[in-house]
Amino acid sequence: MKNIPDFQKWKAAGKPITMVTCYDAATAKILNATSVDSILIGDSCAMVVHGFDSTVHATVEMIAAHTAAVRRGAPDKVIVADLPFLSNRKGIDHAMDAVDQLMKAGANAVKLERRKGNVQLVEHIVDSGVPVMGHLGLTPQSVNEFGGFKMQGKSSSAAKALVEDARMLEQAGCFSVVLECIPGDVAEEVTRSVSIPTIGIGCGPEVSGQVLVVNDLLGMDAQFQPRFARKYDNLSERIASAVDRYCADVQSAAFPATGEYTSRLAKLEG
Ligand SMILES: Nc1nc(=O)c2c([nH]1)NC[C@@H]1CN(c3ccc(C(=O)N[C@@H](CCC(=O)O)C(=O)O)cc3)CN21
Ligand SMILES: CC(C)C(=O)C(=O)O
Ligand SMILES: [Mg+2]
Repeated sequence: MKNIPDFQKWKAAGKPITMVTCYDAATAKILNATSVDSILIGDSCAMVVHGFDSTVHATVEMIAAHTAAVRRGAPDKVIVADLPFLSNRKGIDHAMDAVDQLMKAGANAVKLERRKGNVQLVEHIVDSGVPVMGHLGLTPQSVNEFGGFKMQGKSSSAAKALVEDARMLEQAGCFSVVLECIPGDVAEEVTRSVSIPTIGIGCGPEVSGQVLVVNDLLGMDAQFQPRFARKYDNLSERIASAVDRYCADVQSAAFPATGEYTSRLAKLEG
């Protein structure tokens, strides 16, 4: 079984680290049999699974329930769970309670967004034996401050701040950091500035690994697709087609057929 210290080994070996999000046991069961290194129970589940328009609506209970489901489906994968909006901003006791719930649900590590004011908390979580992943750049929990899901780190001062933030997170004990939607050259500079692996989303190839929302890579949403996500399938179309074929078969009485049900008579004769 892969584990958190493997992240450093993969980086040292020059092996790009692969991570996808997952929210449910059925998908987790499929992922458990793939080569993916790690699974993230992202607070994106508030949007992707629960239909909210931002991740502000995620709660600790929500992430913990999805983490428990994913752990039941994927017993062999390294699981990271997102600390949701404000759960790490209401004092250390409240934050540690959230960490406790996510770890007891089956996570191997927690991820938290931004650095400002978080360094001591990161140190405390790490000193408590819980690995922490940082998250810099487009941190979706700050969508109201950003005014939308907009690329970050474009100015040279913002790029400099990202390098400093990444160094601070490394110093505080983070085992890895997610870089989301920042320019590729900035992601490269951040990656060169720290010894912990960087996991990129929407910031190019010069990072230590990649993460994508599993629904995006499967093409589960016909309407919404972030520009940076590659569709490896078109599941929204394939699922709609399968359900329409099922409905047509029911209408034409082609389903159910012999063998798809049991009659009492057949049982007695058999
Ligand atoms: N399905 C899904 N995939 C994700 O990657 C994702 C979520 N949901 N929810 C939480 C956050 C939000 N994310 C997003 C959402 C939209 C854009 C987006 O459309 N960005 C535009 C505008 C860029 C700009 O204005 O600078 C883009 O073209 O990338 C980016 C990241 C990433 N995360
Ligand atoms: C996109 C990844 C990094 C994330 O934080 C999430 O899915 O919530
Ligand atoms: Mg998240």
